[in-house]
Amino acid sequence: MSGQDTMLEVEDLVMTYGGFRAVDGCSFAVREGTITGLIGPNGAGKTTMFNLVAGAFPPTSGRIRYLGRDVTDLSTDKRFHLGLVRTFQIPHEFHRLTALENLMMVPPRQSGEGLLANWLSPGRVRADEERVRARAVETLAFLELSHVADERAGNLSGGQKKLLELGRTMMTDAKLVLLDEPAAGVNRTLLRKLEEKIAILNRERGYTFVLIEHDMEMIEKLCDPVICMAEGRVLIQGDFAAVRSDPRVLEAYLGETVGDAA
Ligand SMILES: Nc1ncnc2c1ncn2[C@@H]1O[C@H](COP(=O)(O)OP(=O)(O)OP(=O)(O)O)[C@@H](O)[C@H]1O
Repeated sequence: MSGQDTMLEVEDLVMTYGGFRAVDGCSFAVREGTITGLIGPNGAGKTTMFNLVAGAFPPTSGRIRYLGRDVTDLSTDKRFHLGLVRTFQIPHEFHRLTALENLMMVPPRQSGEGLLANWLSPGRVRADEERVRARAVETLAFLELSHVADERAGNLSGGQKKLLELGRTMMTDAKLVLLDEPAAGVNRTLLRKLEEKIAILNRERGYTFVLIEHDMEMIEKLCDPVICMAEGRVLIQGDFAAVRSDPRVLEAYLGETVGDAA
């Protein structure tokens, strides 16, 4: 992998709610092989941007290109099958399943899903299941979660749940992964582990990441470049040191501190 090819291009994206422009003409590109950080004060439009890129809803205007293809009008599902994946919290109804079962539920397009395939070729379905189980076991080992394989997901700690969410991504053939605040609610020890796993997935397994994060330590450690949004716009893109020291960024965060005393 060259690490230089453009993977995602967002062009003049706008998302309005009523008359309010939550995303107000954003353009940026994500290069293959990077971990790109998306930062900005509360209400900057980061989550809305993720929703647009993942396909949760269509933009008011603008285009999104992924791997050279215009995906603006594609469903979340179709983007998912192209390897553009957004991590989600483990759904509530999955809390009763074990960590291993949670991973085994993920893979799309198993031949076991089709009744016809089941009837025509039960042997293939069994082979598929075995493959999925092996991949889930390997994923838990990679995440150092093997010891909680049979624990219900609902009983895992906040950090273990985040690792499991990352694991759910690893069960797919993801290429570009959108991580929404991976550090939120994770204790320091597991945070280091989470950072380490994200870095390994990036370096050794070819995943490209975009991550929204308020934890600047995590951004500094993992992300280059960093994109800072404020009031629906991209303020600046650059390495962490350049972004952190940019007066516009300081002003945007200061406005947040003064404005949202909470
Ligand atoms: N469904 C919606 N309807 C109306 N306004 C919305 C909707 N979703 C988001 N907004 C508004 O759009 C703006 C951007 O919200 P968004 O959640 O994208 O920001 P954010 O940068 O992710 O913030 P945070 O860091 O606090 O999560 C906010 O002012 C928010 O109130």
